[in-house]
Amino acid sequence: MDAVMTSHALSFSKFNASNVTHDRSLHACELPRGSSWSPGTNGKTFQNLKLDTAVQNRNLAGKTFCSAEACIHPLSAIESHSHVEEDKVGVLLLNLGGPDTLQDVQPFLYNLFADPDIIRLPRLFRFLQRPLAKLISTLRAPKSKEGYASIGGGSPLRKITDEQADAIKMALEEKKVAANVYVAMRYWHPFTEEAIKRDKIKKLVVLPLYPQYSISTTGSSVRVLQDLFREDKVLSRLPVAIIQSWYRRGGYVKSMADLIEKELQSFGSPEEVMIFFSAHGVPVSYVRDAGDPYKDQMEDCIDLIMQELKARGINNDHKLAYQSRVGPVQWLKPYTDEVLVELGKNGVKSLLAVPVSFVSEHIETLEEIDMEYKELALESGVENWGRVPALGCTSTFITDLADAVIEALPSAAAMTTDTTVSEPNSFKQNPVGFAIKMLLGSFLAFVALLLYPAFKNQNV
Ligand SMILES: C=CC1=C(C)c2cc3[nH]c(cc4nc(cc5[nH]c(cc1n2)c(C)c5CCC(=O)O)C(CCC(=O)O)=C4C)c(C)c3C=C
Ligand SMILES: [Fe+2]
Repeated sequence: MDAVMTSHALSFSKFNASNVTHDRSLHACELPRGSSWSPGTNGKTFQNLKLDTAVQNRNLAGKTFCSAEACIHPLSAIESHSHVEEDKVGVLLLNLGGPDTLQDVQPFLYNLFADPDIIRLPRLFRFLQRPLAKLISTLRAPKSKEGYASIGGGSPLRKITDEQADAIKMALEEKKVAANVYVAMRYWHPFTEEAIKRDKIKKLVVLPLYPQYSISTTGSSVRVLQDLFREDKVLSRLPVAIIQSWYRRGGYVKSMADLIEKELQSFGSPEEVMIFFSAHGVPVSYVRDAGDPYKDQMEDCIDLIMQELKARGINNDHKLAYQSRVGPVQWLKPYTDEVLVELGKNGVKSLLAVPVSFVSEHIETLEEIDMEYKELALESGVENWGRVPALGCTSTFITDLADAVIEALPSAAAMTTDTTVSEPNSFKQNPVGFAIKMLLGSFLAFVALLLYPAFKNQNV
């Protein structure tokens, strides 16, 4: 069962988002490449949205606004080029985004670290968010650039996500569901704001391309959508369903098991291979203090995949570890690099790495796992190394995502403005403790970052 969230659980007012699948490449050009996600750029895009909204508000007053290309209807206020489109559903894919070129790396990092869901400062210290983002992105850019240079000079995420969008659209069509599928990236083009276009759709399903929920991924992207739609009466008319996590779906679990089963066959003695799940980490404080379900969901996910493999007679040992930590705070343990060394020393000879928190190839599979971790494992005594590819456009997986969209449609509903659910175990439950921890943590992180040049060579 997927965790489908409709209006009451998030602080949205109603939703109404859209753009057109075949327009996706056009949207990318709306902001100058290499421009940073500065307040100015942000403001400009948002301004455009507001202008459009003004037009929509006129429609609400009973007028129909027609341009050379499209008519905006009073109720939906979304462009339509034909009546066929009126019955379409919209599917909004949320993803992280990645730099297209090496020049994009620092501004991309700036956008990432300027996200209050990535660096969580107490309200009092929010004014530090942007300077801190500037500092960290500048310090980290050279190391990140090296990584992106080694995988061809940029992130493959955009291309792969566009392909997944096309594949989901086709899979839906095969199931007789006409859909427009849109892509909204959190930290690079096409930004969420760029994905907001006018189009006539009757419902919207929001599908984050993260199997497990984290405050730092799905949570952050959904918050941006929330901000965009909250104050817009017209955009808030469309029923929306948000699929929060979908790692429990049979189709996903089976697709992962298929990949693992296939890859095991490339080893001389498949039954002796350690299946090594490597998930992107998050700081421990997300789970401990902010109630992020990410760790629990990840462990549950691994259990489900291993159960599926067992049902197929595959009884290999397995291990879960967390990769890609950044900065001086403690992240979810065990750490991938430390476990690899330990496994090598303990005599594990064959290892199959399985990236499990993300469904596209990206820098952390292509560079971190395929290069850094492979080298580390081999140095530590592992002799046979393999890696399961990311799911990408694997047909069973895409078909299952299409099913997830269809199953979510009936639960699409109007949004309310209840904001209470997003941060369990947080400020509201223990305001003093929370404030002290956040204050101290952020202060220490900030001081540590400024004082320790060693971070430059480590994980910053
Ligand atoms: C489930 C997936 C992800 C979680 C959780 C996540 C949390 C998280 N990430 C950072 C910092 C960085 N992430 C970076 C790249 C990156 N992160 C994810 C996924 C998750 N991140 C992906 C898919 C990518 C790759 C994008 C691509 O271009 O291919 C980067 C930039 C790369 C680098 O410099 O290493 C940083 C930095 C934090 C701090 C965080 C949780 C708080
Ligand atoms: Fe990340």
